[in-house]
Amino acid sequence: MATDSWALAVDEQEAAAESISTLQLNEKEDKQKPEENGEEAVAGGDADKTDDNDDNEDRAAQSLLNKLIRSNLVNTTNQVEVLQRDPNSPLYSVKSFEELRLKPQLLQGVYAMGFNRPSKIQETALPMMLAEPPQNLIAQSQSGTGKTAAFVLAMLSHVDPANKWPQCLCVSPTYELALQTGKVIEQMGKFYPEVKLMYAIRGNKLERGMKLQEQIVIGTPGTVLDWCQKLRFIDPKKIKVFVLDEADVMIATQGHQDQSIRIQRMLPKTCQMLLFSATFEESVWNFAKRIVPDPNIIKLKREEETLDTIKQYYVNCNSREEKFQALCNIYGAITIAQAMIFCHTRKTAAWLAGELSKEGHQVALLSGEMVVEQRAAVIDRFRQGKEKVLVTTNVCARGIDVEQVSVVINFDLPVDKDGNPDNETYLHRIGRTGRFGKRGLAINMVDSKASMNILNRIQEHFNKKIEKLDTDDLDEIEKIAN
Ligand SMILES: Nc1ncnc2c1ncn2[C@@H]1O[C@H](COP(=O)(O)OP(=O)(O)OP(=O)(O)O)[C@@H](O)[C@H]1O
Repeated sequence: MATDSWALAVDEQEAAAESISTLQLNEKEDKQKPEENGEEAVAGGDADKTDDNDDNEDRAAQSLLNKLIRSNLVNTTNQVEVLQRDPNSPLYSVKSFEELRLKPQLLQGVYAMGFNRPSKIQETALPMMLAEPPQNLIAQSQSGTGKTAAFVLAMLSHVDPANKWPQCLCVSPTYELALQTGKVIEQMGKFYPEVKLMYAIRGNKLERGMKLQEQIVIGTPGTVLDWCQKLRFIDPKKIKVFVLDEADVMIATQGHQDQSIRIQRMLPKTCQMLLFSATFEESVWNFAKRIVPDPNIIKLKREEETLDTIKQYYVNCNSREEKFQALCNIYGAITIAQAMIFCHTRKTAAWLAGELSKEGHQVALLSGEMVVEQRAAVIDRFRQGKEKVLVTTNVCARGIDVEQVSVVINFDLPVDKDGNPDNETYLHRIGRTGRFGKRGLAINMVDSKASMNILNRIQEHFNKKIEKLDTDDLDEIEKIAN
């Protein structure tokens, strides 16, 4: 591909990204500075730093990215563990949506979304959430296992459309995440038009003195608190269901924890409290216990990744140019349907993407400067096969489901801040979840004594041999494809 067609490809990518971002964010709100309500910015940073630096600010962005690119439930064979149960809680789980005796309009909404049966977490969580009297719930399961759909169904089931005031309140950590959840409410409530939804997010300015008539309000903690307390658009005493979504992301942002607790304190004792989180570190636990009295607590173990079905190789080089040459030799010898290539810095990623496209490859570059919707658009195009190579840094790609990518290349080996091998990232980049995993190929580029040392330590850690590959020997390369 000549230089101008590379530029063209980038333009195309950006145009696609723009159209997605207008699609996602075409609500009436004007985008003000994210800090105004204490909400987190989703992307940014300067081009030269390693992506690992913006680790913290990226949590909300990753979560959003996950939602934007996911089209399916995450498969799991693990069972839901019930860690604590309210003695009044229903003891059964359901295998079908019919058993839940949902309103027909909601059942229709669920089926229209293509859900045939409840997901693992929904089997246990839904009977608890829909029970009478209402049950409180703390639920943890990895992203993509059906938590959002579950609490949306619970909110829609509990509202009384004849009452023209807010009855369900849902708080999300960021503006963008609130919009995403709002979309699920709109989709699932499609056949239940009497139920209305309002977004309590920055920029959504209402007239002073007005009272909301919408039955469901979704928003960020700062705005929701203002609307309940200062502006009194919502009467918190009339709230029947309170949902706190993405608790782990929520507490990572300063101020959100306090604001959420202040909202919760204004709600009646009878209000049902529901809290969801993808992870459950100590801080999330402590927060959850403050927000949710007498909870049922359920947990779904993550599907572990393994290297068992992966063939691992390394290539010995002396410079990044040699690594690039080795890569070209591999591409010359075997047919690679789709590959993901990881670099340590954005700069290397950009350089490599440029070089590969000069060689005629259709390359997508995922870069830290892109806003999250742009990243989602790039990944989406890659998934559709419009590009065959995705070059990225680790932070950008974290959370991306790479199951379909048969070849992963570590152009730079993953290391932590102190330069030690980052085994967890290595596993996450190339590993596959046990039963669902297809066979894969991983190629590691080594360019110094130090990186050879890292490779050896990774090998020892997993106790799995990483074979040497001579990329000057075409016959040898061909063998690895079989
Ligand atoms: N019972 C179901 N059957 C089929 N698909 C489902 C079901 N429940 C949810 N989904 C779909 O699975 C995907 C993940 O669901 P959902 O967003 O509810 O998960 P989540 O655990 O909330 O993840 P995240 O925290 O990333 O939002 C979505 O595309 C959703 O539409």
